[in-house]
Amino acid sequence: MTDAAISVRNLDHFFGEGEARKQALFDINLEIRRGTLTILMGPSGSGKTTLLTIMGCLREVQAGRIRLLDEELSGSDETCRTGMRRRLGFIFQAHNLHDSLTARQNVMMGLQVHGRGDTAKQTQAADHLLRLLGLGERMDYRPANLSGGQKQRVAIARALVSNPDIIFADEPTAALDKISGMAAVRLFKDLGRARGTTTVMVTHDPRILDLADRVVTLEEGRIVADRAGAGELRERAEVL
Ligand SMILES: Nc1ncnc2c1ncn2[C@@H]1O[C@H](COP(=O)(O)OP(=O)(O)OP(=O)(O)O)[C@@H](O)[C@H]1O
Repeated sequence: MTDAAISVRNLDHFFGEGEARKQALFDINLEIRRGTLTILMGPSGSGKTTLLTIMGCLREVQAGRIRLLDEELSGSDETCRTGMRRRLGFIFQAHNLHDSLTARQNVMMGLQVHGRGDTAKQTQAADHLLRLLGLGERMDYRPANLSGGQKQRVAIARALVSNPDIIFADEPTAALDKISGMAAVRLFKDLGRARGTTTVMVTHDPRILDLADRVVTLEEGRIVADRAGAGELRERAEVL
């Protein structure tokens, strides 16, 4: 097992055909260590979501190579579809909760799709995470009766409940106020430490930079900056 959860080599990506063909990513090289929290930043249209979805097996690798958890993805859609996706968790801006299910049932879905545990264990795991995310009083509410921020936190709990090896999150705190946004990211970070979960997060939220181990900035499809975040710097200082 290597130390890298994600390794991206010479990745290019194109959208469209013929005259409309447009390059969205140019020669991306990136190595992300296990158990770390990496933030992707950059202006709108710089390629953050495209890169996140390719790394998350949601888009095909057209040119270049990606290794995820020591498995080669390039030219291997089958690897993505089967085993690999079960080891990944996703949180998107559009939280995609089931309207007919309560918050608790939505989170339990995150386990049921993997067929993990009996109902009692699933309920326990869902309740635990919902409480950690400040939704202890809302577990039996349906999405229609939750605020945007509360729905987003249910989606976060659903992604975390199956203990994924890697979490890909696209603006997971956009709908949250400062306190709950920071609490959610701290939870990602604590999980990373405790379980070795790797998190890659697209965000425009400057407050979160403080918690990141690493901040990668994209512009016009290229990595223009790649630096240690405040989290990593603090840890290094503690070791010294
Ligand atoms: N499905 C698509 N078809 C055609 N072009 C696309 C598609 N998705 C993205 N693009 C283009 O690829 C480029 C990168 O888009 P992407 O969504 O990855 O940027 P982003 O940095 O995530 O932006 P935002 O912060 O606005 O979400 C943009 O020029 C965008 O217009």
